[in-house]
Amino acid sequence: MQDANTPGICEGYLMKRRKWPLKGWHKRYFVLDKGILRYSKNQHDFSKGKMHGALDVSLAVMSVNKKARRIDLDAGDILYHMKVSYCILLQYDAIKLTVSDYLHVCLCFTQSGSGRSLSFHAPSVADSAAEYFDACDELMCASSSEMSDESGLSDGSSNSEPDEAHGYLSKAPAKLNSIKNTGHRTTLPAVCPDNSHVGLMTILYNNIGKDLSRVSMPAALNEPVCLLQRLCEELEYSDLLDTANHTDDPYQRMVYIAAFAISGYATAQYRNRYKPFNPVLGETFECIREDRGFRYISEQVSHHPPISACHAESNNFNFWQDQRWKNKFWGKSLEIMPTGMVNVTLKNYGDHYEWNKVVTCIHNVLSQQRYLEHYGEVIIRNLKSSVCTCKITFVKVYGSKNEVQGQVLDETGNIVHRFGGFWHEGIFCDTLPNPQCIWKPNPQPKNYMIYYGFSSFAMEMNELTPDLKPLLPPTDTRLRPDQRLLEEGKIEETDKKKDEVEEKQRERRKILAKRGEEHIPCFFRKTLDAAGKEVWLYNGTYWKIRDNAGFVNVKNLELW
Ligand SMILES: CC(C)CCC[C@@H](C)[C@H]1CC[C@H]2[C@@H]3CC=C4C[C@@H](O)CC[C@]4(C)[C@H]3CC[C@]12C
Repeated sequence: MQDANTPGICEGYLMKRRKWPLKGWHKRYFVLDKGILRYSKNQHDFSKGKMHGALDVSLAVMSVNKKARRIDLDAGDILYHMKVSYCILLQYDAIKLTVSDYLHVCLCFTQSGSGRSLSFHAPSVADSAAEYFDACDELMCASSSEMSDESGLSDGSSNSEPDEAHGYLSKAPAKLNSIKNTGHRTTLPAVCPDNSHVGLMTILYNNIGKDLSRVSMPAALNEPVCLLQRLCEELEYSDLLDTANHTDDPYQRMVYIAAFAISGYATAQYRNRYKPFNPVLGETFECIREDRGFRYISEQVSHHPPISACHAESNNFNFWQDQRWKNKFWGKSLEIMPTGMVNVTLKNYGDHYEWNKVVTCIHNVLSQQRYLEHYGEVIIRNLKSSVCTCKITFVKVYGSKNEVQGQVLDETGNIVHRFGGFWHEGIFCDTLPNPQCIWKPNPQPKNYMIYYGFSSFAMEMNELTPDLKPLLPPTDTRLRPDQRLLEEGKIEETDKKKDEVEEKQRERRKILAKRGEEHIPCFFRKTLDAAGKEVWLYNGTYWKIRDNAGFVNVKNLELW
């Protein structure tokens, strides 16, 4: 959508947020030509044709943060974060420009070092109303604070792009690929609804400034699992923890813990068309898996902000985390920044591993071209021993999709093990005594596309068998009526029921507020960890009650 009056080529230096490592900024040479923005390390590289990604600015949503002198361009697939060294943003505040014109102005100013007269043409506001949607200013302050990434200004001389992906996953052993009979259901009662017609754009734009989790959306956008169950899905490859608990070498053990940390992201590959139910405050979900040797309990412990706490135990390990996150909506993409830590202890060695989660980005969130990407660094520490740590990088480099690289480091920082692969395909470690594929996702079940993209494990999540029903507390997700209706394919009834469940929650809140009381979770308690961070720990009561008198004898919340 080039305007005839727009100046042709414009170029200059801007600061660009580093892709690798993810923090800090470096100076890059940008060229805007016929509406396409490209960049190189410097002018010399550009003249030699050494260019990095191309972004079509007519397709991008721009957001400007004047105070931080930041321009963020979101073209759905590509997200550029830039900084300008002059306060030109302020100067051009009053004039409505297209994204393309705006960038022209910025580039020309940086190039000349001072205000150079430009013959730009201000288009009609209506032309570009959508492009002007200033997503960031409002959404960022509402739901998140800016990451502190001001440090580490790079001079642009370091070549830090990582190696190419390796094609070694074909060596994966075949046994990792077989589907086991678990005695659980293998499909859902009804296929998923087509939700491509739902006007997400309107919903999101009408709710600017609100946390996505607070926005009530039509049921056709939901999948019949809730976030407590999604958290349990992270245990799909719990056998890696079992293996770790039988691996004497602490460095190798760490490799298995790392593979487990990565494996939790695999399901995201097929799960971008629907969103999980948001559990109501006090909702619980248990999952007893004799075949996998663990039992899991989770509870929604806070509503604003939403926090889901969970705990799993087996003969080999304990696993717990409280999940919370911040959202950043950039106009086309939504970034999810989880803030809680994941914890695993191993019974045989007394290890206590702790690690962070990476950023998940939903690209093109408003369209059917939606897909998920994870990026950032995971650091795994063993709080009980400093023998080794592990660093996993979810690579964010143009042209290398879903790549992960990791290293196990000894106390002095030497690399003991290296591994890598793709979070949707598998991980290979070539430094083990016999180099091998250490994890590969299970094959997707037949017809998974018409069943919300669920894995077999996800299909089993909301199953309610007659023998299980009387043993569950009434707060268990499996008994949540709207989610059950959706699972059965009754979309309209789901919508109605969902409103009722949400309304009931609001009423409970009002009553508590009136009494000046605070909701107290049943099975988790809030404490501070060693670093002074607020964490939610299992209080031990759930299984005690369930194994003894059962939940019929206790006073339970009435959630629906
Ligand atoms: C509006 C709808 C249709 C768009 C689809 C949104 C979906 C893809 C979003 C909504 C909530 C998101 C989840 C929220 C939190 C986490 C925890 C994080 O550690 C991994 C990603 C994960 C699990 C997200 C995956 C993507 C997700 C499921």
